Amino acid sequence: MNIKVKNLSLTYRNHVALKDITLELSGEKIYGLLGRNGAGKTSLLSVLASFREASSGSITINGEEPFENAKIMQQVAFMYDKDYKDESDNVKDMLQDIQRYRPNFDMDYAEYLIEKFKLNKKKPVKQFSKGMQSALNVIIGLSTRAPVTIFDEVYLGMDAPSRDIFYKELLKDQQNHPRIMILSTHLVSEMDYLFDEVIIINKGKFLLQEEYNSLISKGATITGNRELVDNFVQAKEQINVQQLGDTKSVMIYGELDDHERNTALAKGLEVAPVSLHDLFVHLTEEE
Ligand SMILES: Nc1ncnc2c1ncn2[C@@H]1O[C@H](COP(=O)(O)OP(=O)(O)OP(=O)(O)O)[C@@H](O)[C@H]1O
Repeated sequence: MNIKVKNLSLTYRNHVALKDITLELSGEKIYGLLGRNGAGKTSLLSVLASFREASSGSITINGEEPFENAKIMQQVAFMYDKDYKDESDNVKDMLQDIQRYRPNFDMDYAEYLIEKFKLNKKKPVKQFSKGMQSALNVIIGLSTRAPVTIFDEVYLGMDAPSRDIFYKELLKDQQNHPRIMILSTHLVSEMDYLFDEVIIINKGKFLLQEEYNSLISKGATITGNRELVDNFVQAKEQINVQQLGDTKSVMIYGELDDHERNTALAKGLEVAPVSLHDLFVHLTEEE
């Protein structure tokens, strides 16, 4: 399975939401899609899922254009913060409907997840709380087992224990049934360990796509005696500085080579990794 996006742009009336985006998702991995509010995440995902047609550029899923292509659309599950206020079916009836047009749907697994999230099977879905509706979206998204599964901020309203169940089940199911999984989120520090690759878009433009491990190795936090730290970081790009008495901690952006790392350690400085959260904030902050 692969997704190729080439020079994709999307304009709503006169507002340009996506500008010339080119990227490729190949391989059954979990991709974290990050971007600030209004960056264009939902716009990009809705084009991928054929909910919208691109204004220009192209997108192919396994070599085929997905828009109005029933065969491809069946392979893509797009879960978002959907409003179920008019849904008078209960969970079971709803899932049975979905199963009819989703070839890989696993009802036993859906039942297992319903138990995990403790959803009432008899209640009409419109009476579910916000968090329960989000759990339902997670259940549909995971049990559909679509080769391309997209979760667009689907955790909204879910409490911390429920989000934890979501992350654990997602990792387990991805291991057993690998697929292209795209997670768009603002909860960067909570979800970063899930990502194999990270894609960042900023103001409608592509900013980067990189493996998670390689991306976080692009920064480091240097901590120790103030003067020694200042000397060490003087030629580096500094993301964040904290100081307490004579101890200073500076987050830098830019890979450290082995020599630099050993020099820092030999001076008694501590070298620690940076978080995706910090890199994300730095890479997308306003100038
Ligand atoms: N239906 C629409 N009509 C006009 N403009 C829209 C529409 N939907 C989105 N936009 C605009 O397109 C831009 C991108 O919006 P989008 O929802 O894709 O961003 P996002 O990254 O998902 O944001 P958030 O993190 O806040 O959910 C924003 O400036 C938004 O105002």
